[in-house]
Amino acid sequence: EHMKYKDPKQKLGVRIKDLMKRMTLEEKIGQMTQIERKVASADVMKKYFIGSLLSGGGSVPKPNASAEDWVNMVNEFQKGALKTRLGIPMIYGIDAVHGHNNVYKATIFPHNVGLGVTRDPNLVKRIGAATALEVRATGIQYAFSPCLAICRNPRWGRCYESYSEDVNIVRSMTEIIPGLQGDVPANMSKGVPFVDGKKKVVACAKHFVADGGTVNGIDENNTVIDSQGLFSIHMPAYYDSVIKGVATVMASYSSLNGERMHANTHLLTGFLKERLNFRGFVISDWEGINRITNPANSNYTYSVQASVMAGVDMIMVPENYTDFIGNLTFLVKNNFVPMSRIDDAVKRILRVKFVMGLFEDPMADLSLAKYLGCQEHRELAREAVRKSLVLLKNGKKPDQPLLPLPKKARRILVAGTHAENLGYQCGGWTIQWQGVPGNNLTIGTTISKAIMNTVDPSTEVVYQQNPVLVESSQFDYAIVVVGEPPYAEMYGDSSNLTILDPGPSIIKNVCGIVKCVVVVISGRPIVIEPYVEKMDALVAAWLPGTEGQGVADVLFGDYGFTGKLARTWFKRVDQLPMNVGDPHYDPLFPFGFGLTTQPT
Ligand SMILES: OC[C@@H]1[C@@H](O)[C@H](O)[C@@H](O)c2nc(CNc3ccccc3)cn21
Repeated sequence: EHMKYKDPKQKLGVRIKDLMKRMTLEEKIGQMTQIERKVASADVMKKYFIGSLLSGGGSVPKPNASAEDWVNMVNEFQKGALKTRLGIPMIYGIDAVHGHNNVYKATIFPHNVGLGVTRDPNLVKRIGAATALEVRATGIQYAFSPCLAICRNPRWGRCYESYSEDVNIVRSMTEIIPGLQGDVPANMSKGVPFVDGKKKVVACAKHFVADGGTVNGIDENNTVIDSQGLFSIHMPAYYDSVIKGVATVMASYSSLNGERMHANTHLLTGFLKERLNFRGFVISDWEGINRITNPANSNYTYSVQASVMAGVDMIMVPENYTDFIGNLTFLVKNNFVPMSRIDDAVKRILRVKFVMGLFEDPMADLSLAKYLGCQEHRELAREAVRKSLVLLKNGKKPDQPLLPLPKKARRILVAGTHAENLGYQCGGWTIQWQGVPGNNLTIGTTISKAIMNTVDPSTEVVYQQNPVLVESSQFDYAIVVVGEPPYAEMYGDSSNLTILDPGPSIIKNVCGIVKCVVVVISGRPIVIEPYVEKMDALVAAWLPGTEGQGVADVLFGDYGFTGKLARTWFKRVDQLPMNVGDPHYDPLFPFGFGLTTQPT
């Protein structure tokens, strides 16, 4: 008999209603279940009616997997899902948060901390579109991006995932959503998810809400804030995201005034779904429901009930899916969770899957593989690197600027722990969850290679990571690249924010003797004040990603410095938190600061 839900000519509401009335409780709960690829198989997809899969950070089909390896893996799982009675396709999610960063050879863009500096929403939209192409090249249809955190304390290990401490910069960067998903057609009603087919992906505004405002920047901790602060600082970017048709929102691990966001009915349902009219689905974070209780995992049945009742629609379990399914089934059968809540969650999930065309095109192919790491995307990333750099000092005297550096010199020194380290310049969430130090993780251009590519062929470039005895007569100038090692989430929480050793001594050994520019590779402002007077010049480069050429483009004057700080650069850590607009504001370099140079 004609199954209306399979007919793309039918209206969205008709397809959802027709499918819903056919579904059993088991099939409905399966749609609400997202599992990690490591515990999945075609059989598991079929047997448990699983609606979604994910790759956690670093979870790949095989080391240095090709686009074809990814497409084949995703398609195998999809075949399992399509073998179910109703043949509802699964959706596969991954953290593509600065390009398709888990994937070997993908273009790695600057992390958000650098993109906020560009103050260029159109650039960020283009990055979204490029990222969508590279994600679809691997058969994946869903990116857990953008992070809309307003990081208010650089002690937070995820501060580099935040575009800025300033809500207006973060609001402007929600332009990445139409980049990832496509532009919402003018006649679409506000709040309805919109994804424009096979070259676009489902996006995910995260982590709802106030993830960047926790006490002392402690990851997954408690944000203490009044309503005025919440709705003027941490919420506005979600308003913009819903207007721009974002298809999913991820709940935050953190608590708001002592209440876990994963159990916050007032904000997940009352505000996001009812007040803002968000019609996509809310997804939990990884074991986010387990952490509702203190200690975590101490009452999983309660975790399931509290999160689903609060308005979480899809649960990123992601491993013990039989526990999740069993508990939610028990809760529904015993009326602790009404079927109306299950139906609302499943309708939202189906709405996204219908709107994006997943029922019509559930299988991936290799037609987009050519976009993975393509030269055009690398040039876009290089442009983003250039615009993300901030010139904080240029010359010990105003009339003696050091930058732009002359390409033609007798002999120059390139030094520092971060000059020849692709993994350091990419940062966390790159190939592995915590990032990968060294130069074997993926394809890209280190800063030292970029320098060598740029200088005049007659210029001798000496690379010494940690030069011990430097003579001033040996070099015309030095470029010293130092900063932070890669980190992600709580592994990046820091109370001292120091430069990785032996960075400080490299600065002292080199800059005391040779004219030097120091380039800082970091996910946030770090302690630099004690060393500034020794330097002739200072550049904040954040986490530029694979296209290090962008750093050399500006150091040597092919392009001018244009970046302005999107974060306050403190003098001392004990001043924190200290953000633009605070009554006691005594920064080393204030929000909005940045020197400029002209292209030569
Ligand atoms: O990778 C999936 C999500 C990601 O989208 C979220 O932004 C992030 O909060 C996130 N964290 C994990 C894993 N977190 C974790 C923390 C401690 C131990 C084990 C896992 C997974 N994810």
